[in-house]
Amino acid sequence: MQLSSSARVADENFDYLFNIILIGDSNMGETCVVQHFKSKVYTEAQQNTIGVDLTVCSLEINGKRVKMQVWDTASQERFSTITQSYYRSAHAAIIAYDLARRFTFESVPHWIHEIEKYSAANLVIMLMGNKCDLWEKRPILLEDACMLAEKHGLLAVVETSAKESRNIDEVFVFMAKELITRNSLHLYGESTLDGPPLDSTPVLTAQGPRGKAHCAC
Ligand SMILES: Nc1nc2c(ncn2[C@@H]2O[C@H](COP(=O)(O)OP(=O)(O)OP(=O)(O)O)[C@@H](O)[C@H]2O)c(=O)[nH]1
Repeated sequence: MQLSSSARVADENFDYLFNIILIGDSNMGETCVVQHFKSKVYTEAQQNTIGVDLTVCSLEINGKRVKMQVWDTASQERFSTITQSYYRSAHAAIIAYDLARRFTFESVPHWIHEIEKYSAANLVIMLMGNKCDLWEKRPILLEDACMLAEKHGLLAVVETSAKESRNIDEVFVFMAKELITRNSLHLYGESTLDGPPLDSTPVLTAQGPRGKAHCAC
């Protein structure tokens, strides 16, 4: 897995475009995570997200240029109409919980339910347990999260810390790789029993001079 700054590419030319929604209770650190992914900085004090914030990041994975549009959604009920409207065009969702606060983990099934209600059927879901720097206080073990993920057929669980720069890039690169793989299976018409293809738009784009190259993936 490589994500050096030299591997970052311009936004304009890309082989894949993925919409990722970031959801979870308030104060999970979602904004810090996205900010760290984009700029490699951690800012302690963040304002509550109002509605939806968009962050665009570009990566290169196995020679393919991937543009990730990360939609950081507000958890407050008063924004639910706005945030739900973004679910439908998402290819993947990252559900965040704070592994030092049990009630945030207990909310995860609620967020899964929301996704099932409003998103495309084949949306890929990952669990992100943020604030793993608070490991001494943690009531939520990785095993608990893995059991929950398995029960609901989620892709994976990743524990992160925006504060200590742990696993942030990995979350997004891992998700991008999974989406590329599923999309490739879909293009070749292979069995999708191990993971449904993406059918929401747009998954593949043919922009830029190298746009055609990805058709062989
Ligand atoms: N210890 C620790 N604190 C963190 C971490 N990430 C974020 N925080 C803190 O958690 C608080 C909330 O962070 P935000 O990024 O605003 O959380 P959010 O989930 O975007 O909040 P909403 O906008 O309300 O949805 C802030 O005080 C951050 O400094 C982390 O990895 N470790």
